[in-house]
Amino acid sequence: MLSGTVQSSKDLVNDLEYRGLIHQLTDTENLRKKLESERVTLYCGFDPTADSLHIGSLLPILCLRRFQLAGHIPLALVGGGTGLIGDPSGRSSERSLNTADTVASWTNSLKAQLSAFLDFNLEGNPAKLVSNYDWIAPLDVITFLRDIGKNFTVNYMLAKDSVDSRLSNGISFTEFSYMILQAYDFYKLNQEHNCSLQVGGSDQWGNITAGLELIGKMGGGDAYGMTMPLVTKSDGKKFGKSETGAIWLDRNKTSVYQFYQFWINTDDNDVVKFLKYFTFLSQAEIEALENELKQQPERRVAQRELAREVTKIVHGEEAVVTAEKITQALFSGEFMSLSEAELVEALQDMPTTVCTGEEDRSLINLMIEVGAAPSRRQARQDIESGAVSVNGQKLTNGETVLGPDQKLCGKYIVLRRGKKNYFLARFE
Ligand SMILES: N[C@@H](Cc1ccc(O)cc1)C(=O)O
Repeated sequence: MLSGTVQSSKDLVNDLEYRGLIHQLTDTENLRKKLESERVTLYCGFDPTADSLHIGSLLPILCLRRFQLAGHIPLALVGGGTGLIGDPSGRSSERSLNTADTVASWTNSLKAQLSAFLDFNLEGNPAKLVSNYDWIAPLDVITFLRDIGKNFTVNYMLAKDSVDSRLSNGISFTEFSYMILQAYDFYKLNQEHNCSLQVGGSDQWGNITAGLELIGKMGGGDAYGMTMPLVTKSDGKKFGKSETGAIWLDRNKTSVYQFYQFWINTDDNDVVKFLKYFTFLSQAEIEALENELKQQPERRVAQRELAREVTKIVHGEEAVVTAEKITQALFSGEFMSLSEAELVEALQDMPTTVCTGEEDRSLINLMIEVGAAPSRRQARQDIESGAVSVNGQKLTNGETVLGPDQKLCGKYIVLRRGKKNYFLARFE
């Protein structure tokens, strides 16, 4: 289940450095020594702020797996407790609270998702999955304020970026207290699982170091923190969004085909960086792709490899086959080879017209009905010049009658005008 090459711990930090995955690290030399000489338990937390993770979480998830492949023990934490409070880190305004039921249900969804990325049966270093609801919910206010809160000065808390950047607009006491809960998580995992490293996105530095502070004050074992860089794109746009919104890890929210397309559309200037960040390909393999990109950028071999690898990691081998099949069908206009599920996936972004009524339509009439031509005259002209195809087959006679035989899976007709203008007719 777990793909990627097993690495010795000696190479782990070098590999993370090569990939540019280390943004900040509390004590590189000592952590390096520790990772080389013993099995380390590390953790990363994910708050349930939606019913699915999106690709923004992929970097830390894959990081946990990189450590597991090198022999260490990854602990994935879902913030069933902290998700009820709301992390102010990296946000310019207060979050709205979700109901306890919603957070509980999202916690379960995230647990299921995370469990697909790690190996829980690996001999020697099996992964673990926890929710901080289990120890945060039972905390009483006196213990919280006396035993935990006493270790932080308000001055220290105010100096954190996550709080400081919010002082002008205001921050609730609820979000202000968040760092203490995350700090307590780290302490708790340090005590109970001998966890000595927390990793996270660059916006988590303040929360991670608050944990180190608490562990130090409460007499825990030695501990380290590491953050990963913010993923940026050369065009300056935000990473992880397409025109249709966030790229989710749940295939019911972002289809396998859309997921694959997101990666294949990576800019030449970003693709090598993304190969390093989001795949387990070796340095030699990445260098070969970089070379290929320099020689023949138009072939987009590096992008295809990136799309394949990330789709495989997130959705499995068979998803790569599906995504490539759909890509090919859309490229050639041939939809006959697709199953109904694949067809629905391929067509989902096309402008769709629901056609009612049993009667068959002439090609011209259908073009008008779906908005593929502004007038019958224009429709006829496009058809006669060979610019129109139906389900991938060019038709040059506008009077051709489209009946049941033309309907894919009994209900769809795909019209194409020119190279790229698709129109979908769905018969109901
Ligand atoms: N605060 C983290 C999630 C997290 C929660 C609890 C932790 O102990 C660690 C991390 C985030 O918002 O991304």
